[in-house]
Amino acid sequence: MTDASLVAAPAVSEGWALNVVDGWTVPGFTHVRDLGSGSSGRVVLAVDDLTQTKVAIKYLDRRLRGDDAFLSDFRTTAQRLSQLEDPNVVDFYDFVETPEGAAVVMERVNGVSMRWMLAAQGPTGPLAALAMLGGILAGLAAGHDRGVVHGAVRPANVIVDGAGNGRLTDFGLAPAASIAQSGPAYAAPELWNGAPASVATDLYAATAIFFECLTGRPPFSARSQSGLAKAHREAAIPVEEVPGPLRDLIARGLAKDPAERPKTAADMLGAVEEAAVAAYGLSWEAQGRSRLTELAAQTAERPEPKPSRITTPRGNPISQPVRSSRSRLVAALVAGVVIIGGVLGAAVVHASQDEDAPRPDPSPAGSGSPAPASPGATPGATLADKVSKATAETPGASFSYRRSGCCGGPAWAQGSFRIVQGAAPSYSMTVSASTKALRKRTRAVLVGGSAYVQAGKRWQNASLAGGGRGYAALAGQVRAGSAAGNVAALLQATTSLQEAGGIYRGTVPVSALTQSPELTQLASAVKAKQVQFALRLDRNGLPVQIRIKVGQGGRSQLLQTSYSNWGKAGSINAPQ
Ligand SMILES: Nc1ncnc2c1ncn2[C@@H]1O[C@H](COP(=O)(O)OP(=O)(O)OP(=O)(O)O)[C@@H](O)[C@H]1O
Repeated sequence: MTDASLVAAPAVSEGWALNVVDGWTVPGFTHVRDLGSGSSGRVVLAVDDLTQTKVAIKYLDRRLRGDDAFLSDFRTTAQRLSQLEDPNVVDFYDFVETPEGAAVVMERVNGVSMRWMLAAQGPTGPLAALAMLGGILAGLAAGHDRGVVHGAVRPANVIVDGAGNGRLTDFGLAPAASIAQSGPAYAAPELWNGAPASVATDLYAATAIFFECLTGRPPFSARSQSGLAKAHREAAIPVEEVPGPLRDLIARGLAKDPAERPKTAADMLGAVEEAAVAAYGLSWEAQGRSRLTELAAQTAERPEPKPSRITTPRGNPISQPVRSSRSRLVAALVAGVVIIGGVLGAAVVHASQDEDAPRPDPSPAGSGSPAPASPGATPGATLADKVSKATAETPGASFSYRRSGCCGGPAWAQGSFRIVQGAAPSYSMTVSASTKALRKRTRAVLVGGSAYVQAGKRWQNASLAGGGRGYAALAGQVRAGSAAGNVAALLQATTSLQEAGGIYRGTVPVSALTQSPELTQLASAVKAKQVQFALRLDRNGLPVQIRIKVGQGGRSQLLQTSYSNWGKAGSINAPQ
């Protein structure tokens, strides 16, 4: 995510018009303003009440919510996306499903969509087009590696941030039945023949966007959907419209036969790099990104085009998710009502942004309900027991971890761990941090008090006594921050616990955190007196996701861990 503020907030009255989304909002977040809507739902800028982090929440429309096949696929996709960490993919935080609604909570990217940029600026020039394609391919490669096909690669789903980085959003959000229709200008021939989305259709769509960046319009056009389908299937690829050195990339990416396209996004990225260096020299990417940065800044000053029309490349409408006059009237009425709500909401945001303001004690009268507790026990005791029992009976899990905030900067890790009764869990992970010395992703294995860190083809052994140094210390911190034992410890010690929409939120005084020395240590480093957490458990009591906030304001750290594949972790031994 970039710090560069590209897009200014609109007037408050506009912003609050979305405070009601089909009557349901994701619990634990305060809406700030509407970001827009598209074919899969509407997107709202919101603030996480616990961490004060800005997020984008996409409320899925009724069509998707009512599509059982889509929902079942997307649950698996969501699990995989929550483990995916890549600079070219918008971070996926959570998929929230309740009987009232479904929503995706994701990183809020301050930027402009490629659709907006192309509408406002026209062709980007070859260097920016190459940088854009490189970013899309890198993001696709990360998703494909995790077994997730995007399925809706189109300019509206690429957000360019203030650093000129193209970020893919809406991975896996296209229902299988309408993939070709929802992005017709970018849909590969086989999609029109009813084939499912695949790596090859994603690469075709990425190439079609590349073509549009170079020429100002997608490769094929027609007056009707069937005409467009025919063009994708049969029309000659208009390679002569792009600069000579880039023609081969276009020809291969838009090949009618998927078998003739590059096999993987990584292969295609290699071909892009080769063509770009040969044509424009080694600095092509830096130059391309700097041009994208300029274009994004200029675009942000122009009005965003209306999202509702899906058109053929030369501007002929072929399908349009029409808003009826009745729905417009309802929207106007809703807007009228929520502007009043907005004043109250604004007060909530204001209070929650005041870091020193005491946080209201969650009470049963609030929107959530208190978690069950036995008399005399802490509010989370019953759940803590359930989590302890579930994790003790399960050998381990895969995990993805991110630390952000003050004091040491961001760090990332993913891998698997095995629970060892009565001892620290053993971990195998890929780990990196934002500091110069630890930026490179490295493999680390933790067994007992030792860390093994891969250096080239060899493993180096380091003791964790006293915290260790370098990657070994970082891996030790990851183990401490992501330990499943922390989940039960936090629940056990919580003084207030509320559940809403399947998410438990609690506050724990640091003095009560005796079972979690790592968190106590972290809290004392940032001089925190309490720790806050938000937790999602599966129905067996196994953690799915936890966010732990230690400290307040500028001196706070946020530890986020997602867990999956409980019970599948193999043994983790010290490398030879
Ligand atoms: N994570 C995000 N951060 C910031 N803005 C976002 C984010 N996700 C979406 N948006 C913005 O919200 C608006 C609506 O997005 P949405 O994805 O619903 O529609 P779309 O991408 O225009 O169309 P479609 O859903 O048909 O692809 C767009 O302006 C988009 O750029």
